[in-house]
Amino acid sequence: MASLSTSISKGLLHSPELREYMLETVVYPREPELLKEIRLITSNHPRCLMATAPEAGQLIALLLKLTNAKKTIEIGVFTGYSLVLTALTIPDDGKIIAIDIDRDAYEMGLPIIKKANIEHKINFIQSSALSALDELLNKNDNRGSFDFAFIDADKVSYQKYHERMLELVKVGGIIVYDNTLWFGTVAMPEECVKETMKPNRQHIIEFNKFLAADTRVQISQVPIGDGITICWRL
Ligand SMILES: C[S@@+](CC[C@H](N)C(=O)[O-])C[C@H]1O[C@@H](n2cnc3c(N)ncnc32)[C@H](O)[C@@H]1O
Ligand SMILES: O=c1cc(-c2ccc(O)cc2)oc2c(O)c(O)ccc12
Repeated sequence: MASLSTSISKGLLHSPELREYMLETVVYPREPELLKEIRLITSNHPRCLMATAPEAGQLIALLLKLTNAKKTIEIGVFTGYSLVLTALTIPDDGKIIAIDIDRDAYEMGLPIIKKANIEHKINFIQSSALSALDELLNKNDNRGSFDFAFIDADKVSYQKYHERMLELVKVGGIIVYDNTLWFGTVAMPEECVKETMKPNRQHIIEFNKFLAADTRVQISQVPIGDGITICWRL
């Protein structure tokens, strides 16, 4: 049997063929051309694996539509797959605050944002997420004002982001966390996990336990992409 630690790829389904089936049958036929272009541009980035999985993106778009989300926030933009997906999905007068420390990656996707005519919806903040969130919280108008949040940055800070999101997202709003199954390693014996994966595996294990006990949100963990956890703010 191949070592568990070497079988690292996007998608947690029990075979790559099953994921391919899902992508080819349901996801890619409905994926906007501009998102395909973002994927193409991102494939030239050495860390292209970080982009949100298209099948998780499709679920996020559905949640945005179901909740009529208008004011949204994203932590972890990279080249903009989830950002463009959100901007294409919310209404023309919707807004996204998009936070990332890395402006270069954001600028790789910027031509697509301009081409899609969605730049007016986006407020990109180049900053460490915690300080940007604390600044937002200093302004009372921001509290309880967001319909939707997507968190996809440093896994070590997820609990800190969660506390701030609970202040920023309205009751009835949605917070989605990416990578909550961390390539399936959360369920592997530690000795089978590649050393480089261990720190984030540990952060995610702790975060999952914390969320499971958090009565301020109703949750569901969905084994799509790298695992996403959907929280409904109670
Ligand atoms: C997994 S990628 C985001 C992928 C993106 N959602 C997409 O669809 O392509 C994580 C991003 O988080 C950013 N990041 C990591 N730590 C951060 C921090 N403390 N504050 C802000 N951004 C951070 C990285 O620069 C990186 O671009
Ligand atoms: O391989 C990764 C790494 C990250 C990551 C690591 C450290 C940070 O400070 C931020 C992000 O995130 C990933 C991710 O979100 C993903 O979907 C796949 C792979 C990775």
